[in-house]
Amino acid sequence: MDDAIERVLVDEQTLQQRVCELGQRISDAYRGQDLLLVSVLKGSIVFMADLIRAIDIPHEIDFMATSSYGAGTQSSGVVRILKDLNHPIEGRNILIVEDIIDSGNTLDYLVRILRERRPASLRIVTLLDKPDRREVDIHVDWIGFSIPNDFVVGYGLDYNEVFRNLPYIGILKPDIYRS
Ligand SMILES: O=P(O)(O)OC[C@H]1O[C@H](OP(=O)(O)OP(=O)(O)O)[C@H](O)[C@@H]1O
Ligand code: HPA
Ligand SMILES: [Mg+2]
Repeated sequence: MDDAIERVLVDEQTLQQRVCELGQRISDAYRGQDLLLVSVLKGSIVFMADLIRAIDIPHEIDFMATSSYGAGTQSSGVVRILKDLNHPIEGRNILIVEDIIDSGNTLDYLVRILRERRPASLRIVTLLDKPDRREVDIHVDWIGFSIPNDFVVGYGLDYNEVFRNLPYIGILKPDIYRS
């Protein structure tokens, strides 16, 4: 285990099993319909890569990049769009793919701007949910794991841009961000 990790919260095998289940539920929900998955960069890349291979219906993918955390462990509350979608989404079924919902600020902002583009439907799947930290109410359609209020890294999630490569979700040692 990496020295900066206090303990593993979700191990590799548990992640893979849950991602497969989510892929099946999503496939069943959209079977026979149009589907565009929108991955929110950068945190969701690993989840997205595994999720699309667990979905057994035809679909397209696109990416948006946002940033609200910078180098800290608290949401700045200001969400910046660093990259937008490549194509219009009017009339399409959109599934936003997130790695984590914490304060809810990122998704609140994204949902508001994507709704204005008049998709046929707009749903959300997140790998992790930290309900105790929510600052705004968000309706989430599929959640991989509900987790306690600890700063986590790995499987795409970073602290100060590092640790995205860890194959598990781990709780970061607080002295890493307090020092
Ligand atoms: O619910 P919130 O409090 O808004 O937090 C969730 C968002 O924060 C992280 O993104 P970040 O801004 O760190 O960008 P990154 O994905 O590039 O790491 C994470 O990937 C989510 O998109
Ligand atoms: N870890 C990494 N990135 C995050 C988190 C977290 O716990 N919450 C919001 N963005
Ligand atoms: Mg981040």
